[in-house]
Amino acid sequence: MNSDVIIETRNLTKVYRDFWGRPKVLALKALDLKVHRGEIFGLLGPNGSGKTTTIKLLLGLLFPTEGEAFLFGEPATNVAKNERIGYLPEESYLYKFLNAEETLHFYGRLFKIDPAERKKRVDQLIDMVGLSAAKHRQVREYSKGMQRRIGLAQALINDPEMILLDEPTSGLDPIGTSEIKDRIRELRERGKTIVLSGHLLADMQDICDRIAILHRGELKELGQVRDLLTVQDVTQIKTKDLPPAALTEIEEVVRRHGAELLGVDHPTTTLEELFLRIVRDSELHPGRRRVGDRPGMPAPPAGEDGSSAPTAPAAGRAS
Ligand SMILES: Nc1ncnc2c1ncn2[C@@H]1O[C@H](COP(=O)(O)OP(=O)(O)OP(=O)(O)O)[C@@H](O)[C@H]1O
Repeated sequence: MNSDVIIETRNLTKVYRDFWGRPKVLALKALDLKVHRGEIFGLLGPNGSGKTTTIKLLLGLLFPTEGEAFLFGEPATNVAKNERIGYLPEESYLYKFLNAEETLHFYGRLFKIDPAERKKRVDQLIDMVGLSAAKHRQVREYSKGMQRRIGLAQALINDPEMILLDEPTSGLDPIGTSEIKDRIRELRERGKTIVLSGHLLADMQDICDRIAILHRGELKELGQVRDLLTVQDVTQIKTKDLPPAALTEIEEVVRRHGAELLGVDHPTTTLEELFLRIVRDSELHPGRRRVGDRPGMPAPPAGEDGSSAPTAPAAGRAS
């Protein structure tokens, strides 16, 4: 097998059976998939489409009904290969009475990492997931977002080559989500292979290089995110400060060539970008921004904006 291929599944199929051994649910149907070294690969699909089943088959926690899966060229059923894998389950199973530091040392000991190296990794990981200030608090006191962060750190304690993350951003606010996405990109820069599962589409679109879409256990789409999202038969022309007369001429040219003009408008940012910009700006300059201020508008001089009137609409605010 090509050493660039980290995961390969062939005709991978899972049928869950009932107590009597009768087939109950066809959870995964003949999945053929390859994931390459250094890519961020997204497994997408609605609830019950087979994402977690696929991950469990890759980890060797379940046996396939038919077909096979290989990781690093070894059969998925060989659990020794799991030492090279980091896994963040959908629900993190954390010992509630340990603090962040103790949690990571516990998992580090399971991987038999020597004490000096373990201490170095624990300190680095706590810093990386932004839990330094809370590292001595028991995990039971953590918010959902903090639990997700310690779960990610735990998945990385063995410095894995491949990382499986089941819903890594669930329960995180947009700032936490954006930080976790940055961490995932950094892992890719370090040559790690990352498989994410989830249904938070905006996040998946943002970070995945390629995606697979599952529905009722069947692979329905597979490819580069950019290719899948490109609308091939629509052409966009972006300009800045275009005079109205030029626009009229462009419209004429488009019509002369027999093409249909679908629309002329201004681009919008995403809600995520807007949210992050507002929160970050508010942290840097408390009380400066007023509701309705538009991006790119100069900030009012200090003292005039008055945090006492936070909801005063700016002129021209869209209704
Ligand atoms: N242990 C089990 N026994 C029987 N059926 C199961 C079992 N685990 C999962 N299933 C069924 O298999 C199908 C796929 O489930 P799976 O958990 O893989 O989906 P998923 O895509 O991860 O869903 P979600 O987004 O809700 O986590 C579902 O119909 C589910 O009910």
